[in-house]
Amino acid sequence: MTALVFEAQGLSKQYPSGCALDKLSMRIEAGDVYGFVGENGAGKTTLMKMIGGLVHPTGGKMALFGEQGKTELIAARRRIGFLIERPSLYPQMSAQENLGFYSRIFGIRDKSRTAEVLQIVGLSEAGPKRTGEYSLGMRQRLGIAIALLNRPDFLVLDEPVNGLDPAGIVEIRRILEQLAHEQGVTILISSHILSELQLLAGKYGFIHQGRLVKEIDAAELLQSARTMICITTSDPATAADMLKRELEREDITINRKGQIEIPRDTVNLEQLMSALVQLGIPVDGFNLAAPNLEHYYMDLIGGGGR
Ligand SMILES: Nc1ncnc2c1ncn2[C@@H]1O[C@H](COP(=O)(O)OP(=O)(O)OP(=O)(O)O)[C@@H](O)[C@H]1O
Repeated sequence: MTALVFEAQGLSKQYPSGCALDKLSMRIEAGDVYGFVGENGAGKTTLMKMIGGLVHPTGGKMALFGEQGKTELIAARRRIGFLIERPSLYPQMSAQENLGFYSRIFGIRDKSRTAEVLQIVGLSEAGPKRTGEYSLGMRQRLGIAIALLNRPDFLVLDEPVNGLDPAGIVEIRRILEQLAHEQGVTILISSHILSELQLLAGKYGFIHQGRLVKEIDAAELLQSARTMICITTSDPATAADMLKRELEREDITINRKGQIEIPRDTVNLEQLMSALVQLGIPVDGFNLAAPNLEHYYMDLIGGGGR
């Protein structure tokens, strides 16, 4: 049986202004890279802060590494590394000095650990540089380095790639892949960049209004999400409206690339082709998009507009 790193049973957090977590139950097993998906305000950060002991539940139970008692939870948290929101850094201090500061807070005496974590996140050369001069991507990598100081078995990362450029996103992914695959670190990660999350995580939990509404793994995602037909045309908005009327269907949408999208499994290809010809819609390109996390999520929460 695989060991459980985290287990929540009916966890709730009620604020005077509303409910942030509503009887949420979930499990994370050792070795999982667990992607946490949900719209703004769904409750992801609240749960992560609860794991860190920064927010106290108003209901339910949780266990870390199988431990539930108050004292045991405090001890279990020493096995966890956190990057929740942005790392708190002293801008006038170098990365090495910031890490030295956190090492003292965490009670880490091993001085060589600073150089090790800088190396893991690819900041060895920039270690002596003041962090005020760091790019956002470098600050996030340093945030991960801080989270790694205590050699955690479990990493909790709240939107670590938020706001990063594509190169910065890839760098973080490589670091996390290495930690997960080579060192067996269990990871809970939230992100709104679902295409990126799909590349990293093997399991996904979908949270909506404080409840875990669905959990799937990567294989289930591929089986259950739809393959889409993508049509490139000069005026997709008008063309999509015409197609909707002609084919009498509402599930014709426009994706981020500005292509018209239609679910492959429910459309009659012959009918679609003749509609395109009849309506005089110029087709500049035609391709299939593999099932992806974004489609799955939009289907799950009943959203259109992808
Ligand atoms: N300290 C607080 N006091 C009152 N309400 C709060 C507090 N912290 C969070 N909330 C509320 O709890 C709900 C869940 O917030 P949370 O930050 O956990 O969501 P999230 O899924 O992390 O969202 P995002 O993707 O925007 O970070 C929101 O409605 C939020 O306004």
